[in-house]
Order: sequence, then structure tokens, then C-alpha cells
Amino acid sequence: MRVLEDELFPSTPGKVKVERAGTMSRHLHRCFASTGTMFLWALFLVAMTATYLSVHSFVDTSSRYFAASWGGLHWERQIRASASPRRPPGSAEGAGLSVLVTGAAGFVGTHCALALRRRGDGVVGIDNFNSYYDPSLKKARRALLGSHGVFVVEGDINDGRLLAKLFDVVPFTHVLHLAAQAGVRYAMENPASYVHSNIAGLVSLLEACKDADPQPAIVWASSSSVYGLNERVPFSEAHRTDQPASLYAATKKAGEEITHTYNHIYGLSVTGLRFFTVYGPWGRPDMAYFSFTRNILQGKPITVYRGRDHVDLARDFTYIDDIVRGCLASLDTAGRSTGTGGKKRGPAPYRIFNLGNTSPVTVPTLVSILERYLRVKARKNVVEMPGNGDVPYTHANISLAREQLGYKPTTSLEMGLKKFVRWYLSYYGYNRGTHTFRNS
Ligand SMILES: O=C(O)[C@H]1O[C@H](OP(=O)(O)OP(=O)(O)OC[C@H]2O[C@@H](n3ccc(=O)[nH]c3=O)[C@H](O)[C@@H]2O)[C@H](O)[C@@H](O)[C@@H]1O
Repeated sequence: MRVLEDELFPSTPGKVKVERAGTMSRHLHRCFASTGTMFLWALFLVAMTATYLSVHSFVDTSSRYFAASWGGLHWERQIRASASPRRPPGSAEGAGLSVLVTGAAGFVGTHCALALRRRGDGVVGIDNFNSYYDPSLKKARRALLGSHGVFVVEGDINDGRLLAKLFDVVPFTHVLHLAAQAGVRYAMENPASYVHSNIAGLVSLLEACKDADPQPAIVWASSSSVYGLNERVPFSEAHRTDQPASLYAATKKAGEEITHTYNHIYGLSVTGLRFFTVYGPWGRPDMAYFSFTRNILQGKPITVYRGRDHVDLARDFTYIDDIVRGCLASLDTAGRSTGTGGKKRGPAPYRIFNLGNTSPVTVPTLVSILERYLRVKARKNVVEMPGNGDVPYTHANISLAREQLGYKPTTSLEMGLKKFVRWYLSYYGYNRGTHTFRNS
């Protein structure tokens, strides 16, 4: 019987007791025994479920963590080290800034981050490495920054969690906001990218800045294109800017209004810089001087736009080193943001400056300078300027920047293009001997 019972019911402590009692109690005990078994099974299942859920959530969290490519103790240590100013105590320039540079792997961003680092400021970069132009150039710029101790986070300014984390880890004194969708004519091809970066991204960044404690002062890149259809020259900050000629210009103009709002409501210190066609080594491949150089060297034709009545287009081309000096002077004179905990405590500076060269040069002259340095004749297609957002000329009045920032551009287009061509040939591995590039 015991044997049979043992075979019919699995062995449990309760069951052993049941065999020694009467039938009724045996039955009852069997019931209890099976309830106990069920209880144990239920307990087992609960334990299994709990284990599954915790393992699942761990895997989920860690996969999100790895996918996000930011976060963790090591990452935070790198951020802190990069953000620490390294000026000698008591140095003439003061304590040293701690600057978050957005668009740090971009053209202007890389140059500014390096210049800040060189003078001993702390710098952390952020860049989304998008493919608007060759991302390998952006990666090469990041490597250059890395070799100078500047850490660049791969991330988007639309990622509020990442921005909040950065401000959590470092009390940045300044933000140099250069991340943007650039390019005047590309706005007709991909309008949404301008809204994403120049409007939504800007608001996301400003939200993080107004929440940060301490609030940083913000210096950011607006554009000469905000002058749009304005015909008064040279362009002054007092001129009207409500007639943009491209969506790009419209988003930059909107940025000036949006930053004004954050200055007004939250006490953020804001400086907007209207850059005039910045060029130089490590530049942007989408810009005319860069793509012309590439095509001329490859024997491909270039398209030169011409204005109405056969008038040449002209730009106030500004060399990168002059722009960098303007950016650093803007950071140094920015004045503090006044808010804390998202509340304004008093008025904060709101400034806008032109950063140009004050000497416009026509596009055909730009081409002839390149031809001279490259010693290759360009194959030119001259066409009427299409209605794609371009304006016929730009010319900066820089009195305000000179007065308040000590801004004084010193590089002519001749000198600047010479430096650009030298960089271009060495970066893309052109052999000077065979490529007839001359040093003078
Ligand atoms: O100053 C600015 O605010 C702007 O300067 C440049 O815009 P843009 O002046 O149009 O610079 P490029 O694209 O290098 O064009 C320079 C000149 O070359 C002309 N161009 C451009 C391309 C081309 O194939 N052919 C040509 O003749 C353009 O019409 C323009 O007159 C930048 O691309 C913008 O991001 C920046 O905001």
C-alpha cells in the first residue's frame, strides 16, 4: 500500500504523516498535501517569474545603456576630466571656463574647442556625427580634439536626458552652441532637418540650460543670412532681418527670437553671432571654396552662379581664426545668467554681433585665387543664380563687435585660401611635387 501510495503521489513530508492516520484523515491530509505541493509550485513559479523579470529588466537596461553610448562611471570620469580648466592658479586670464561645445566635430566647433583647450579652459564636446557631409572628416576632427584632451560625446542635442546628465555631471559655466543644420541651398532638399536641428534642437538645449544649476551663459551661431533681402550695406545689427530668403535663414532668425524668449523669461545670458561665410582648414566640404577646390583638382567642372544683369555674386568671406577670436571674446564678455531652478532672478545680457571680414570678394575672384594656388585652370559653368535661397552679396559692419569684443579680423581671402589649400593638399594626400602646388 505504502509502495502504491508512494507511486501514486510524489513523496512529501505531509504525505508520510497521512499514511499513519485513518482513512478520513488520510484523505484530508492528502488534500493538504496536494495544497502544500501546489503552494510550493506556486512559490517556485513566483520565484521564477521574479527572476525572469529582473534578468529581463537588467538586460533591457544594459542594452539601452550600451546602445546609448553614453553614461556610466568611466564616461562620467572622462567628462569631468575634459571639463576641468587647466589654467595655472592666479593666471592673468582668471580661473578658466568650463565650456560645453555643441557641434564640436564641426568646422567652427573643432577650431573653437581647440583654442579654448590651448588657453587652459575645460571643454566637453557633443556632436551627432550626421552624414550631411562626409562623417569621416568629422571623425578626423574628433581624433584631433582627442589628442588635445577634448572629449566629444556622440549624441544629439534633441536628447534631453543626455543634456540633463551632462549638466548633472559638470557645472558648465558656458555653452558654445554651434550644432546646426548648415547650408543655404540644401534647405529646399531637406527642410525637416533644419527644423529638427535649428529649432527643436535649439529649444531642447535651452531647456537644459535654463534647468541647469548654475545656469551657463550661452554663445551661439546665428548667420549673416538673416539679413535676407536687406539691401542696405554694410549689414548692421540695427538693420531689418524679417525678410529671410531661405528656410535656413528663417530658422536662424527664429533662433534669435527663441533665445530672446529664454533670456527674457529665465534670465539666460545669450550672445548670438552672425557669421559671414566662414572658411579655412578643416572646413565644410559643402561650401563653395571647398567643393571648387575638390572639383578643380579632379578636373571636374564647377558651377559659378551669377546675379541679375550679369552682376557677380559676392561674399564677405571670413577666415576661421578671426571667427574663433570673436567666439572666445564673446565667451569672455558674456556676463552671467541670473536664473536658478528655472526661475529668473534678474535681467541678463542679450547680445547680437556680426562677425565678418568687412571686405566682400566676388565668387569669380575666389575661383581665380584658387586657380593660382592650385595651378590648375577651373572648368567653369557660369549660370544665372537659381531662386534657391541665395542672396547676391553680404557685407558686414563690425563696429559693434569691434567696440564690445575687441574683434578685429586680420586675414584677407588671399592669405586664408593659401592656408586652406595647403591644408587640403596635405589632408587629402596630394603630392606637392607632382601636383605643382607652390608654397608662395
Ligand atoms: O554666411 C552665412 O551665414 C552662411 O555662409 C555660407 O553660405 P554661403 O554664403 O551661401 O556660402 P557658400 O555655399 O560657400 O557659397 C558662397 C558663394 O558661392 C556661390 N556658389 C556656391 C556653390 C556653387 O556651386 N556655386 C556658386 O557660385 C554662392 O551662390 C555664394 O554666392 C554657409 O554655407 C552657411 O552655412 C552660412 O550660414
